[in-house]
This record gives sequence, C-alpha cells and structure tokens, in this order.
Amino acid sequence: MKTSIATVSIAGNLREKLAAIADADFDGLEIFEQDFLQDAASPREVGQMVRDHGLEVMLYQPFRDFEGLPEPLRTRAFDRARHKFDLMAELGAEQMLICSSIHPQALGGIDRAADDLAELAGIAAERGLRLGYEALAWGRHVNDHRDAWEIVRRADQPNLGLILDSFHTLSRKIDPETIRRIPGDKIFFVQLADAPLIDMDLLYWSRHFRNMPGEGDLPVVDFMRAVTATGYAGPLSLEIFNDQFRGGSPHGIARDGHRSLIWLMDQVRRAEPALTVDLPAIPENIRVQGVEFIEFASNAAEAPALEAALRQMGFHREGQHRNKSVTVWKQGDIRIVLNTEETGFAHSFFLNHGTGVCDIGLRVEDAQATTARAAALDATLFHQPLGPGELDIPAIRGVGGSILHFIDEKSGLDDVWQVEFQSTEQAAHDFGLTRVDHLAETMNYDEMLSWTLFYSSIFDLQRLPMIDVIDPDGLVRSQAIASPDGSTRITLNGAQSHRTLAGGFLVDSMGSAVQHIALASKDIFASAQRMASAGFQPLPIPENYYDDLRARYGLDDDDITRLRRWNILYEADDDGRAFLQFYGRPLQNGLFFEIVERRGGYEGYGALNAPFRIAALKRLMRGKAIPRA
Ligand SMILES: O=C(O)c1ccc(O)c(O)c1
Ligand SMILES: [Mg+2]
Repeated sequence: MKTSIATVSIAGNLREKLAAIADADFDGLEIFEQDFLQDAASPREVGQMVRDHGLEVMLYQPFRDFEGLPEPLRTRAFDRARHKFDLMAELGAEQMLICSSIHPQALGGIDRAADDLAELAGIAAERGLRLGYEALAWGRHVNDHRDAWEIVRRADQPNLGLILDSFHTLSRKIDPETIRRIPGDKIFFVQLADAPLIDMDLLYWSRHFRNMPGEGDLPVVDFMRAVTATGYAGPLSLEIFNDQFRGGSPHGIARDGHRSLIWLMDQVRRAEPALTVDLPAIPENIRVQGVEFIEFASNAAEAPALEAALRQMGFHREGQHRNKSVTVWKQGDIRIVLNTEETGFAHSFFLNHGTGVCDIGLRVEDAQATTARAAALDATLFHQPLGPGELDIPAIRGVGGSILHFIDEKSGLDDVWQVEFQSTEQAAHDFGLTRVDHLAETMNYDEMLSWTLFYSSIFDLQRLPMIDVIDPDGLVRSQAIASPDGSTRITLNGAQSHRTLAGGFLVDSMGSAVQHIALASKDIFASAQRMASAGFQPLPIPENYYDDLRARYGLDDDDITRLRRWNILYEADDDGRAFLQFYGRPLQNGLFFEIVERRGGYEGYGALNAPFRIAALKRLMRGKAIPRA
C-alpha cells in the first residue's frame, strides 16, 4: 500500500511539512500549489528536496476552472495548463489534478468537457504527464464522481483518468457502491478525508472541517471497500483541510494521518475479507476488559494526602513492592498503585507533572498482540529496565506523558500482584466500590481528535457523540469512548481556555492527562455514608441544584432529601435508567475522585450535572486552602 498526504493537510512551511511527512513514513505527497509558490527555492530545487527526503511527488494540484469555457477564456485556460506542465517537469511531478470547474462562465455538457479534457490530455501526453479529473462537491456542472467518470470515459485517453475524493462523494451522500463499476486502472488517484456530520454549506464544510479517516462520521470504510474492489492499486492520499491541523504540530498530524490510513485499510480487510489489501497482517482491534490498575507517581511529601484519601474511600494497602517504594491499594476490583520511587519513569513523571496518574494498566486477552497492533498503528513502545524478579509487562506511550501497560491472564501477567508484591494488610472492610467506571483525561482541544484516533484505532473502543460541557469560564468539549460491553470507559475532555477548570488543570499539572477517576459503587448511598464516617468530605452541591432537580425529574421529597444529604447528583432518561454521582474535593494538582452508580445500564456521564460540579469546584478552589480530602 502506497501512502501519501497533501501538503495542505499539515502546518508549517514546506520544509517543515516535508520533514514531518517523511518522518511519519509516507511514501509520497501531493504538492499543493500554494505551498510550493511560497517557498524561496526553484521548482527544481523543491523537487530535489522532496526526493532527498525519500519521498515522491505523487500529484500536483489543483488546476481549476479548466473545462467548458467559451473563447477566449478557453484558449487562456490551455495556456495556463501548459505553464503548469512546464512547472511539473521541473518539479518532477507526473500527475496533475484537475478539479471540476466553478467558473461562472463555464458551460455544461458532458461531451464539451470530455472534448476539452481529451485535447489537454493530448498535450500532456507529449510531455509524459497524466491528468486526473475530480468532481468537486460544489462544482458548477460536475459535482458527482459518476458524471466525472462519464466525462473521462468519453474522452477516452490513456493518460486521462478519474480522481476520487471520499469527501466529495460522501458529503453529497452519493452511494459509494457506484464506484465498483469503474475500472480500477482508470482511477488515477484516491484522496481520503473524513468529516464530522454537520449540516452546512459543502464548500465551507470541506475547507475547514475535514479530518483523518476514523476521526469523523462519514462512511469512509465503505468508500474504500468499493475503491479496493475495483482493483485500484495506486496511492491512498490524505487531503485534509482543517483549521486546527493548520495550526497543529506537523509531526503529530502527519503521524495521525499515517495511523488513520493503516486503521482504514485494516477495517476494509475485516469488513470484506474477499478483497486484496496490501497491508501486513495485524491483530484486530483489541478488546479491553477493564482497568487493571491506576498508578500514581508521587513523593514522600505528597503521598500521605493521597493515602489518606484512599483510606477515606475504603481502600486498604494490600501490598508492598518487593524491591521498590511502590504500594498497591485495593477495594473490590480496583487497584491503585502509589509509586514514590526516586528513579525511573514514575519519578521523571512526578518531576514533570507533580503527583498524578503516570500509568494505566488495561486488562486484555493477549498483551503481546496488543503491543503488536499498537506498533503497527505507529504507537511508541515503552520499556524500562526490570528489577530482579519483575515481570516484563508490555507497554506503550499514552496521553499526557503517561504509559499504558497491558495485563493478560494468558501469559501470566495478572500474577504480577503476587510475584512483585508482598501482602501487607487484609481487607478489614470495604465501602462498596467495585471497579473503575471511567477515567477522565484532559487535553488541549486541539489534541482531542488525535487521542480519540489513538484509542479507537488500537482498541475496540467506540466514540459516543461529542458533548459540550459548560464551564462558567469557557467551553470544554467532551468525547466519551467506551468498549461495547461498557467495561472500559474513558472521557477525553478538550479545554479551549486555561480559565476553565480543565484548562487550569493542564497548566497546573504541566499537561498531565488524568484529571479525575470515577469509581463504581453498587449502592451509592451506602458508600457515601461509610465514606463520610471515615472522614471523606464530598464536594458540596448547592441547594438550587436540588430545587431544579425536583422539577426536572418529578422526584419526591424523600428522594431529594437523600440526594441532598450526601451531595449526590442525579441524571436519568425516559426509560428509567439513571446515573448517580458525587465527587471528592481536589487533591494535589486539582485531581479528584468521583463515585458513581449506573442504574439499568445508563450510558451517560452526567453531562447535565457537569456545570454544577465545575462551579462547585471553582467555588472551593477560589476559597483557596483546599482541605486535603
Ligand atoms: O477546496 C478545493 O478547492 C479543493 C481543491 C482540490 C481538491 O482536491 C479538493 O478536494 C478540494
Ligand atoms: Mg480532493
């Protein structure tokens, strides 16, 4: 499989783009005219720069407003094309994209367009160049790949073919199955882009909101299945116009793009096994069976506050690491690891971010298969020297400088608690907390798509619709991803301003990701009561909230009294499913715990309650001197 990306898709000047594209392992690129005109180097030098990076110029684009023009515009359009052909020769580009005309004077007619393109193809053939014709979704006369194909077919020139772009086809809801009828060798180039489903003007949508395959809502897998079925064997090229990407990290965006293409073709192969996909075999999306552990990095001065908070929530110190200053705290199926080592990864995390979650252990069926898939999807494997008797647990780098470890039963990695730890305390009691319900990770808004793609391409984690969380000082967008059985849930919260609670956390923790940890209770009222008697102080929720709640759900006085008594927030749907939650007070760096109970399989996360929670936290934090849990 040959991969390519249009220079327009990433930030930076042309040289930065080339470096990032080469680094991300693409085979080639589409040179966008603008990128190249802005560079000081001559076309010949630019061509050499591309080849010096080990890349190939796979397409020169775009050539606009060519077909269907009346004279004298028609002659001028041919002159313009000749000039571009000269330039392409210098650049070493053999193929040009012609997009369907939007010229106000362009005349319609399939044969007229076919005649113009056939004549131009003749001129291009003398120079050994190929032309590809693409239907823009907003083209004046041609805006459907079926019409573009009919024009190419009638023009009947060996060096004239069709260019398909998933955005133009899918944004107009044209059935991608229609592509299967086109001969693969007449498709000269394939451009890929996804996009979120937003009802807006096609041109505006295309120029600002495209994103990588798998980051949006368009049926890009169906599109590529149809393309693959034609026998098309040319490059797969990303052409992403996106406002955030233009200002993002060139390397990060290029890596995401490469990842998205591998994800896409892996999905194509799984959806339609009869197709031939030129991609090495990789394990399928990894099913996550839950969170095995959450590891905090801390130090001797800060750890006691966290230990006190754990005790107040009903955890006991179950084990002490045999070689290291690491303890494990347990309740139900929840394990929280506290690492106060003065060397190694956790320590460097602590130095960078302060006390925070440096490592998450996920339960999987096969840890080796997990890192194999992650590596194939361009994730970075993580290793650290092992101490005596320690297990080699596969790991990769995750969000916010943290690590993801993979624990399986198959290779005995789930024995780590017996092998590496000495048992210290027996459970005297528990407060009814059973498992990790979800982890809430905070990031800059601009990084959300990237981390969503990271999780959903490697794992079998599905995106729920994105929601807006209203912070009094700005908007936070929240993207939940969850395993199909709900055993693993992560919310990715994108902060657009440092004045939001989430944004403030990013500043204070120097970009740490896990801002809060939600633990599931089997009976939230019982847990709240027992935690309170152990000294746990919940986040106080104001009276107004409960007045509103009574009206919203028609709850009776007893219900309201009980909820208010324990500062529990409530959300429900029309089918009687409900979500109950309360929060602890922020610990070091603003990290906090949440206790939740899901009734009847409720799938949400309390979005309606989030503004109340945020306001309450901000009131507390403004009062400074945050009581330590
Ligand atoms: O937005 C545009 O003008 C434009 C240009 C060239 C393309 O290949 C495309 O898909 C869109
Ligand atoms: Mg295109």
